[in-house]
Amino acid sequence: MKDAGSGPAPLRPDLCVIGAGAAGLSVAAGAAQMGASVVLVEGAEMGGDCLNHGCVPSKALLAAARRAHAHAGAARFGLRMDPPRVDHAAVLAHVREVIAAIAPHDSQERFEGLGVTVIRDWARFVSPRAVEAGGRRIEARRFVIATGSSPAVPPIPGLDETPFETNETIFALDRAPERLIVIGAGPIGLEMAQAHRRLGAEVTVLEAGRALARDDPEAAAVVLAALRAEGVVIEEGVAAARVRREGAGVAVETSDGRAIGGTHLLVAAGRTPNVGRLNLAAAGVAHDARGVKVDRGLRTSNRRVYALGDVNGGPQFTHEAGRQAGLALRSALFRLPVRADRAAIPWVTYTEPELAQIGPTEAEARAAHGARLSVLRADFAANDRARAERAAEGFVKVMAVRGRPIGVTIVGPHAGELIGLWTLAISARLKLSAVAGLTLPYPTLNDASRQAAAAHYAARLFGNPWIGRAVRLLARLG
Ligand SMILES: Cc1cc2nc3c(=O)[nH]c(=O)nc-3n(C[C@H](O)[C@H](O)[C@H](O)COP(=O)(O)OP(=O)(O)OC[C@H]3O[C@@H](n4cnc5c(N)ncnc54)[C@H](O)[C@@H]3O)c2cc1C
Ligand SMILES: NC(=O)c1ccc[n+]([C@@H]2O[C@H](COP(=O)([O-])OP(=O)(O)OC[C@H]3O[C@@H](n4cnc5c(N)ncnc54)[C@H](O)[C@@H]3O)[C@@H](O)[C@H]2O)c1
Repeated sequence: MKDAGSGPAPLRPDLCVIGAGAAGLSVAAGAAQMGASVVLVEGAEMGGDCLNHGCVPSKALLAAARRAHAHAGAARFGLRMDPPRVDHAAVLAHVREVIAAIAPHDSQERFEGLGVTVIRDWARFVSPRAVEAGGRRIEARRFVIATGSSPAVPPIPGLDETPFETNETIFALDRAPERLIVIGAGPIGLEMAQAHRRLGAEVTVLEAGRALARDDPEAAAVVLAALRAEGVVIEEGVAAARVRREGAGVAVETSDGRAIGGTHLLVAAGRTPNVGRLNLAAAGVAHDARGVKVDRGLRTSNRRVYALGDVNGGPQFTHEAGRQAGLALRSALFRLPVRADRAAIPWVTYTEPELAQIGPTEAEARAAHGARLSVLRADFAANDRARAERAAEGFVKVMAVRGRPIGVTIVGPHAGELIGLWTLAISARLKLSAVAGLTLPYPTLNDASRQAAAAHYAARLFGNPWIGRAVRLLARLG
């Protein structure tokens, strides 16, 4: 019996998941389907960043932008097309429709249907073993922190008094940006720069360091050249030093002493982990500016508490959040040992051309393997499908050690799809011969991957004097 005046009895599930984004939803669904009792706590929208302010709206906007751009290269195909008239409100309606079509999969109704108790509130720890949310105390056997990340707002003087956009607002603007200034040339900055340029905006991107700094510089240069050819101004080594409101718009003073005016400012300067509301001190969960600290098994300094996805400061991708969720389930439900740092994770920047990477870049692989590394490559300029599509910029570059691929960079048409073959090859530890020996349909873009792998054997076969002698001898035996 409850004491008069006390709150409802504590919930005592097997698992309490905090955050209903990519990581939290995957853990909650998996645990519930395997028979565990689960409480899922979400303070904002179900689906998290990816569905509401990230992957889904950005890819939907890029898809609209690609169509808007179709006229630009049409003459090369013998077509005359007029530039499109962009209906900003209708483009945003398209983005909202795509979100709405995917949303049921992440919805409260679906999770309740799976048997999950969903609480819509911000969760905070009140002890190492308890969380409070929605007026309930939750004393779970295990907790999963999957609270994601938010746009980092750099300490640029004037920014706090100047209106600016982030990924949380850019997909819902009242009016189309006419002159957009983007701070940061990471994946968010460049995807948004190309989308808005193609939809009619003048776009300037300011990047304090190098654009797409995590990627192979040669591949990044192909993307930058394409964006610049479309009229996106990208300034590397130039920081936004100060910003101010100017009329109805903004002005940015650059580190090299210029002033750039725009109607809108997008801050895409990295991410910061969502830990502020969690009261982590009460749980004994250690964190720093990168996020909640975890060991190889994704456990925090409190052994009952896991931290997954963007909040733990690892690679910030939806598929990585999903992968970590699978590992945490194995550990939390089946007590199996897991090592989160074992896999090679692919990533893609969805500009056109796309840039895809798995495993180490050439520079990273050289540093790790020195003379044992072979770098193999095939250019899309020699790929007949890419030529037919008039999309022949870019290349496949394969980093291999002892006949096995360890890393691959692809920049070019549909690079994000093409990296799938190499994801299999690397995760299954296949030899290059497995890819080189494929008979692929002609003409397909994937043949560039086969050619890159075949380059490993071409040098041995065609440059080998013993093979030449053997062939001549056999020919004489006739
Ligand atoms: C513009 C943009 C484009 C992107 N594009 C891609 C892409 O194409 N491909 C890709 O792989 N990745 C992409 N990403 C990254 C991807 O969105 C993230 O890596 C992914 O969403 C991380 O999932 P998560 O579960 O860790 O966090 P989130 O999806 O952010 O979910 C965290 C949830 O926790 C909730 N929460 C936070 N604190 C609390 C609390 N105290 N109590 C209760 N709930 C709380 C939040 O409201 C949120 O719903 C993109 C990101 C952005 C910003
Ligand atoms: N396609 C995808 O998978 C995809 C797309 C978008 C985002 N994401 C994820 O989200 C993460 C965050 O993306 P992001 O693009 O915001 O971050 P990022 O860290 O990749 O890039 C931010 C850039 O902003 C620059 N910057 C910071 N302050 C500046 C200043 N004052 N002036 C000029 N430049 C400045 C930094 O030098 C950096 O290059 C990515 O790392 C990625 O994991 C993934």
